[in-house]
Amino acid sequence: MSGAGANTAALGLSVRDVAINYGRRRIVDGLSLPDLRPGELTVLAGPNAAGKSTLLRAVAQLTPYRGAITLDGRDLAQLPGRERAQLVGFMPQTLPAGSSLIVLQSILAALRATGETPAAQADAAAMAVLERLGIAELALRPLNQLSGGQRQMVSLAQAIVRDPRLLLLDEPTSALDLARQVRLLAELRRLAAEGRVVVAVLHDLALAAQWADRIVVLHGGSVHSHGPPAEVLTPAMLAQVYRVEARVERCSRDRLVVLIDHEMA
Ligand SMILES: Nc1ncnc2c1ncn2[C@@H]1O[C@H](COP(=O)(O)OP(=O)(O)OP(=O)(O)O)[C@@H](O)[C@H]1O
Repeated sequence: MSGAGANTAALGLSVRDVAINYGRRRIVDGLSLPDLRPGELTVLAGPNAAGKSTLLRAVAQLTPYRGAITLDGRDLAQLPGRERAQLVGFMPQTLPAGSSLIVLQSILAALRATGETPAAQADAAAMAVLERLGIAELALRPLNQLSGGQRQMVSLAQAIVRDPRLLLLDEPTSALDLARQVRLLAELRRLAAEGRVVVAVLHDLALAAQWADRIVVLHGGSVHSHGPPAEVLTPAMLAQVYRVEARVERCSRDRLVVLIDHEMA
């Protein structure tokens, strides 16, 4: 399908019938996601080892898979590397220990994955993204001297500097303090509102309840449930998927809170 003739029904990310193996072990089996539209922040939730990172890595074309993963109707597996690097931003779960590169150089290196940009323009783009994330003061610091949370913010800068259409983030708040968690999630909402498809793996269901347009719960390599937070976060889901007895209650400002009473026997 040509860009000009693209059916608006195909806009966004489509994941259909995806299977992923590590060796002979099937990790994800015949998984299809609801279509994920530009403008929405989707949270991928689920217990440890459910396959969240594996699925995200497959969407980013970092892990082989069977099935169809398309963005705006285009098969991501068939796109030339540079075009894919332009379209897809990926923030990994594990933060590299840090090289001796300074932060600005690392952002410029991420920018170069899509081709050469004139130096002044590249510097301006890299600084603009650091300023957008409120970390411009880190520009000249070596990566290996940053705290875990600072590195996580720099990792987000690397993922968004190419202005991707699809942004994939694996536990992007895991090293952040409370204020920066909120800053990052508000930023993800803004990035989505600008017309991107944004998918983030989160373990913190309170954050997911507050910020996600939609939650997709993975369990045992397939989708257990999906929908707006209030529909997905139920005591029944928490019992089936996480094996905990829990209450989901509304507190002030109509916020959902998940109260875990205990692990099920
Ligand atoms: N490189 C690998 N080789 C073999 N098995 C792997 C590899 N990476 C992950 N796995 C296995 O695949 C399964 C899914 O792992 P994955 O990292 O996708 O889970 P997850 O839902 O992201 O978990 P967590 O919440 O703990 O990060 C696990 O059983 C894991 O042990």
